[in-house]
Amino acid sequence: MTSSSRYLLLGFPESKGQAQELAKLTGISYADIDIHVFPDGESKITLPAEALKSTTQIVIYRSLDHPNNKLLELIMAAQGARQLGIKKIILVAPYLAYMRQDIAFNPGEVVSQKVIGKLLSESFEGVITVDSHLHRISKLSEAIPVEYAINLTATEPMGEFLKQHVDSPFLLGPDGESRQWVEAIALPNKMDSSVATKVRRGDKNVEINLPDGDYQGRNMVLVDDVASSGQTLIQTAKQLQQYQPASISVLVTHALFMEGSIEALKEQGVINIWSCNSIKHPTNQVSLTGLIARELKEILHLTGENT
Ligand SMILES: O=P(O)(O)OC[C@H]1O[C@@H](O)[C@H](O)[C@@H]1O
Repeated sequence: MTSSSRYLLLGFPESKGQAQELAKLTGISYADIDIHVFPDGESKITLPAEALKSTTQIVIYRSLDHPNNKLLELIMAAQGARQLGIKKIILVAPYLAYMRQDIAFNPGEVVSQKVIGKLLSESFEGVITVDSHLHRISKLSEAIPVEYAINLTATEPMGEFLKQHVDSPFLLGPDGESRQWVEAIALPNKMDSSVATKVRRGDKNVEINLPDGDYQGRNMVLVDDVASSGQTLIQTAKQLQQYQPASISVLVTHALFMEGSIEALKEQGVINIWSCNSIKHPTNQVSLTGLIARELKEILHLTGENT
């Protein structure tokens, strides 16, 4: 028996391709989780019962965009696996939801990061994610108290992608939080970079102030962890246009891109919109699967087969 055959990797229907690719790269066997949604909106989850008989340790792959539905189904799958005798469950969630509300900004606001972190820690021994929005805390384990709480960063594959696709890029982060990602790409690759400041006044109301810079004639790339309403990037591109750059592109880890945001970015002169494949989206260009596979193999102590 090889070390990886002791594990089974389970994927949900919407991300079967990515989960299968991860299984291939790690040498872990793959099996499907099926979902049937009843007319009243409840979900029936069916686990691969036969395949689960041969293991006590599993990996479940699911990104948590559309979090309310996906989280509940995920917890049901994990708890169902426990009932079938599974002892160790690692969650691979390249995009992890509910990490942004880490304090109560106003009295009575629920700190969702803590609630969801506790919920996940009750179902999983480990969580692997990418560029999680950790603002006032430095480690994922502070939000999700599990044995393995791993927050990878997409900056290395993003840097490689930019080197191949943009001539002498100038990276621009839209706010202070983005500095970590901008600098992690710019410094090792010797790219110019700068970081703007942002004031958020509402879900879709942000004000961006660009630092003075020599942006004219440059290939500007706006870099951020996530595009949700897209307003942060839209307003940044709008400010940037005044400097007459040669081009404006966008590169984010997580492509939520709510309705209308892609069109609005194009209206502000953005010519390329690129993202990593943490959330399936037409803008996906940078694969995170190799990065995640390396980490998964390390924490599961897998040897090198199929890699
Ligand atoms: O402006 P939208 O796209 O709605 O939200 C995404 C932004 O909000 C922040 O939390 C993220 O880091 C990103 O800068």
